[in-house]
This record gives sequence, C-alpha cells and structure tokens, in this order.
Amino acid sequence: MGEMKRSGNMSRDAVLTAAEMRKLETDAIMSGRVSGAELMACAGERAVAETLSLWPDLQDTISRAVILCGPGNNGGDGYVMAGILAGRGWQVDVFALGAPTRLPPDARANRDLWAAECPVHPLADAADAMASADLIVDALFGIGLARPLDADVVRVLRAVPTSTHRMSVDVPSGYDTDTGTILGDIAFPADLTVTFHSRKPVHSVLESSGCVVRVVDIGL
Ligand SMILES: NC(=O)C1=CN([C@@H]2O[C@H](COP(=O)(O)OP(=O)(O)OC[C@H]3O[C@@H](n4cnc5c(N)ncnc54)[C@H](O)[C@@H]3O)[C@@H](O)[C@H]2O)[C@@H](O)CC1
Ligand SMILES: [K+]
Repeated sequence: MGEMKRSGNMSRDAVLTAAEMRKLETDAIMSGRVSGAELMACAGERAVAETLSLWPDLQDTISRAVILCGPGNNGGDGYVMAGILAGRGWQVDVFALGAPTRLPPDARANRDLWAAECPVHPLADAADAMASADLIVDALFGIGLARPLDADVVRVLRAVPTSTHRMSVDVPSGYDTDTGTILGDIAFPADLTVTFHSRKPVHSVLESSGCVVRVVDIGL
C-alpha cells in the first residue's frame, strides 16, 4: 500500500481538481503573496527532499539522474530538481519535450538557468541514459495533461526500466488528474509521486496500485 505524508499549512482533507488547484495558484500569485517563480522553486526543492527521504540510499554514492522535462510548468519543476541534484554532485541528464521558446515564463527561466551550464537533450534520446540511471524523474506533464500522450512520448515511457527509482512530479504523465484514468495506453510507472498543497483525485488511484504519494506544502 502507498503511504501519505503531509506537511505545512494545508487543508488536511481537501481533494482538489486540476481546475481548483490552478485557481488556488493563480489567486495566490495575483494577490502578490507569492510569485510563480517562488512556487516553482519550492515545488522542485520539496520534490527532491521527499525523493531523498524515501530513498536515502541514493545519497550513499554519486548517483545518476535522468530528468524528463515537458513543455509546461511541470517541466519547470523538473529543471529546478535538475539544478538541485547537480549542485549536490549528482550526474544529471535532462531530456526535454518541446521548444524552449514555448515554455511558460517560470519554466523558461529555470530551463535557461540549467541550459546556461549543461545540455538539454531531445526527449527521444532518453532511452540509453535511462537504462543506467539510479533515478528517473518524470516532469513531463502534471495537472495540464489535456489529451493522450503522443507516440514519441509513449516510445520513451516504454523504455523506462522497472529496476530503478522512478518518481513523478505532481501527477505521473499519462494520468488524467481528475478521473485517475490513463488517457492513452500508458503512463509513467512511478514508485513515488510528490504532489503539491493537496491531493487530487488521481492520487487515490495511484496509492491503490502501490505508488507512494507524498503531499507537500509549497507556500500557497
Ligand atoms: N505556478 C504554478 O502554476 C505552479 C505549477 N506547478 C507545476 O506546474 C504544473 C502545471 O503546469 P501547466 O499548467 O503548465 O501544465 P503541464 O506542465 O502539466 O502541461 C501543460 C503543457 O502540456 C501541453 N500538453 C497537454 N497535453 C499534452 C499532450 N498529450 N501532448 C503534448 N503536449 C501536451 C499543453 O499544451 C501545455 O503546453 C503542475 O502539475 C505542477 O507540477 C508547480 O511548479 C507549482 C507552481
Ligand atoms: K509528471
């Protein structure tokens, strides 16, 4: 069975839809209480912390991470994680989907920070690196997935090895947040999902299939 862990100032029982979560974020940003960049930085930091807390063995040696980054803010969280892990001495390879010019601003800023120092590889090239990774991070799609995954993404997900640590940021790519169904044929096979502020309907489905779900405060 999965486990649940909550922290911070959150409504303990709330289960939010994707639209409700998006509204909460937008309202918080519009109020000036917190910026999108701060939320993203916190999301990436908390995702790394929860990953290393679940799998402390990853800190024993120099570990290798593959981070799959998508075309939206979920990808932005992935770039934050890449920077944090590289700063801890990890070998980090980032593979990205979509043109950087189409990223939303906060994700673009974090992508540019990463790309100033390190390469960003095309997503289609991820298979070999995934085969030898200690940790694979799925930051392809979160609450913004709007249709089944395209064939090029499906090909990459089919190459994800089952023998390594696999974590998803917010929602495993391929799952519909509000129904918990897989929109196409496949979703990222996460062992751990770190979601933000509140559970979403998909997380009960994940827990019932054995995925660990951790809910973290990001200052909303
Ligand atoms: N400021 C914020 O709003 C925050 C957002 N956060 C992260 O941002 C995520 C939500 O970001 P977004 O709303 O940008 O959504 P996503 O990053 O989940 O994805 C949206 C992007 O994917 C595209 N897309 C949707 N379905 C597709 C498909 N099947 N194939 C190809 N492209 C597809 C959309 O056109 C859009 O460009 C959350 O899940 C969370 O991880 C966190 O960083 C916390 C702060
Ligand atoms: K994801």
